[in-house]
Amino acid sequence: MAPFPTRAKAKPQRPNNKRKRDDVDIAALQASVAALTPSESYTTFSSLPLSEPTREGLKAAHFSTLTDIQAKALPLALQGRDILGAAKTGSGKTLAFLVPVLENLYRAQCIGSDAGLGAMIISPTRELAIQIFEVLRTIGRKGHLFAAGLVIGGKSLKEERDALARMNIVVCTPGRILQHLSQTAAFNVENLQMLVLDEADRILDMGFSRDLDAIIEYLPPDRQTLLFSATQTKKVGDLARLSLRDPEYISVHEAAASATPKTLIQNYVITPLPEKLDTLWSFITSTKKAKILVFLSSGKQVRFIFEVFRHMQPGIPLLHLHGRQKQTARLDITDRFRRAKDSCLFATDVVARGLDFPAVDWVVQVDCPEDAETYIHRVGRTARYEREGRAVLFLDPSEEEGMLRRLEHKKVPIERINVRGKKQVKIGKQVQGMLFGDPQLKYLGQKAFSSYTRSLHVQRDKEVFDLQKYDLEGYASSLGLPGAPRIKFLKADAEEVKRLKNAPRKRKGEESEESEVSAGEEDEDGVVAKLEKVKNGVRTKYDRMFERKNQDVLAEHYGKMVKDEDADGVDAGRLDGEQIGDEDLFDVKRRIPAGGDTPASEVSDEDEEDVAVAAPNGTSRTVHLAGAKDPLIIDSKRREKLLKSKKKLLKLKDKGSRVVFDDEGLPHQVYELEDDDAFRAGGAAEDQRRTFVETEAGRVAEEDVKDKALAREKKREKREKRKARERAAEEDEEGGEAEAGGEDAMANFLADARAADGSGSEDDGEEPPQKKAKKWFEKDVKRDESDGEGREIGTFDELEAEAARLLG
Ligand SMILES: Nc1ncnc2c1ncn2[C@@H]1O[C@H](COP(=O)(O)OP(=O)(O)OP(=O)(O)O)[C@@H](O)[C@H]1O
Repeated sequence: MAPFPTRAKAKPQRPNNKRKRDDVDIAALQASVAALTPSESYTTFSSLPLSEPTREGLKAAHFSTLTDIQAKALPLALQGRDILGAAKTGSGKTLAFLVPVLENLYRAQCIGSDAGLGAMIISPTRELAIQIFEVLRTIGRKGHLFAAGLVIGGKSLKEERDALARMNIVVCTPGRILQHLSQTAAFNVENLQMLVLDEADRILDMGFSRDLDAIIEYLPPDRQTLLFSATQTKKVGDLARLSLRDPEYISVHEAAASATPKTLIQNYVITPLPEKLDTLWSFITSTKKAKILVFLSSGKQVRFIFEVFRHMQPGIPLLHLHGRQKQTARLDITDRFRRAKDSCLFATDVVARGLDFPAVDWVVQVDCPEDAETYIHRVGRTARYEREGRAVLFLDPSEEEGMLRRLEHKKVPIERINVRGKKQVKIGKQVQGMLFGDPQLKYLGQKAFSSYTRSLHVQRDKEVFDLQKYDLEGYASSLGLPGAPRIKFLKADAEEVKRLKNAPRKRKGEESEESEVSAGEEDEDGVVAKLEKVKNGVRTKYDRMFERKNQDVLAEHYGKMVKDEDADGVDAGRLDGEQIGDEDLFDVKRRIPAGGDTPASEVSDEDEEDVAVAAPNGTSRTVHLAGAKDPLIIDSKRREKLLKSKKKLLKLKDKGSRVVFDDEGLPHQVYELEDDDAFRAGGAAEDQRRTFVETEAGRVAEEDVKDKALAREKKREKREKRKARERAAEEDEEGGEAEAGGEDAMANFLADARAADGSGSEDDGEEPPQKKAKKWFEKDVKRDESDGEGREIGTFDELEAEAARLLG
């Protein structure tokens, strides 16, 4: 078996005696790794040829015995083989790829900013990437000198770009790393030796496939690739896409009776859709002293159920998490749930994969997962690494047969249980009351309904999810809604909407008594709220409530809620969007031409941009904005508001066009149309087009060569400067080696990188100030004096700050 291919790398300059000692160690390690026999059963980390820093790191983290997947995968991965690794959830796959990453890069001495990026670890979610980074940090902190970092977005591109240029190991999400690969000129992946995909099947599937294919294009084909997942497959197409070299398929649990951990008890309950909320509430209130993770299919449901249950005070702390929250909020929540003893987290599938929450007692799947793989990953959040756990799946009667067949096929042992009649609490009336008093909650309920219905509609597996078989009216009523909001994609509803849209609109006062009042509202989910029928002209309080739209004056708690979401950068904007939709669909718009109520001439030129014109109810007016192509018609409150925002008004303005001046100072468009005769004199149109394209292409190619040469030159200058600094630092350190100690003297690259950073930009050419050497994974000497063994990173915020501090 081929040993890990070491490549000639520019090593950082270090004192001679230290370098010799390392070279001897590395040669010995290399020989021991080559001598490994993967068929042998290794049981402990100490039985493997690992470097001293990794051994120390594993020991400090109390990892000594190998799990099955680690025992099988490590010898092969250390020898540089490509691997497809499959093992149950919570079985220790993370170390099965992180240890080889550290070791293989260590033996190849891919250390320091000159060495470039040696390993790229891709995870499908930010949370998982952070977790992997944290484990890497834990086992790498005892003496490894790699520069490692997280590239998951949430920071400015520039910040990440600067750090990336110095990294040896990056843990990243597909979208963000692709952005850097395509936009960051200094991001050099030529020396990449290892590519790791955690939750590989997810990254390889439809959602990420384009990003992944594009990423692969940038990476050198001569590399080691490790793929891990609890639901790994060996699809031939994937192997070809990733150019795997004679990959080893390691599936430690293939022969096992079940695909899920033995310590996990799994049950399902048949809960018709309209009873789901009751069952969930009954479950939570009767299981208070526990850590519960509840899966729902959309962020809107998560928000709604969280809000409703929060008000009903179930006696257990509630948390909620979905993909549209701001990154800091998401990290804070995962961290809180991680630390919590008794807590209930409502979440979407954003936490379904890979996350290692300690001691989760229950995983409750309120909404049926889209497939058996998702089921396996969701339940895998409990019963991790030999601990016990329980999982319960709620199934609508229509889902039962199909889903059970799929689970059986994937070797998931699951048994039916029934909800005790006595324990089942009905909360429908209470929820209805809450919605009645709080239009914003009602609005959230409508959104929850529509997003759930939509999620059913888009399910691929129609045998399990047949939209026609669900009792949607009953479900709406269980959410406290007086009827099912209309859904655009449901055929009958779509026709009704079309009819209403096309119907001539009547002014309010002219509405006939038997007509339907168009209280519909369309949102971005394509939902048209139920059209309330007003029979015999009698309008009840109930009718009025449901005609009410989302008022500006928010209920106190919802004001806060919206603010939260606003901070999350999500839903306040969408709320606006809703209102736009409402108006667009059903409100009668009367446009009064210029010269109407407030003639455009009444607004002076200077004032135009800043005037906010209060449009009297039911009328509209027109304002001419300086530089805008079209007059602005103010026919709604939203348009009125627009006038107050200079930024928004900019959008309406004509962008202007670029002109060039001829010798006589006359302006011309950059590409001006020739007159007819001149054009014809130039020959056939196609020939002219071809000549034009060829000339321009030639020009662009020439410029491109120049740009590239310039970029290379800059890079070379930068490298030379850095080397000069390193030499200077080395000389300093050699002088003071007696006090500094050999190991400390090695690590000067990161300090240099930081110093370079401090100079502001790569191109400003100024010599940055020299700083004392600092190492990534290593203890900070100063901190250690006060903190003892090393600073404990408590929260994700601290972790991020730590990473930023070390790399930034
Ligand atoms: N050799 C080991 N000894 C003791 N504990 C271990 C060992 N390896 C991993 N663990 C622990 O087992 C737990 C699960 O590990 P890990 O998160 O790597 O599982 P996984 O297989 O990646 O799970 P998933 O499929 O859900 O992503 C972690 O808490 C980890 O600390």
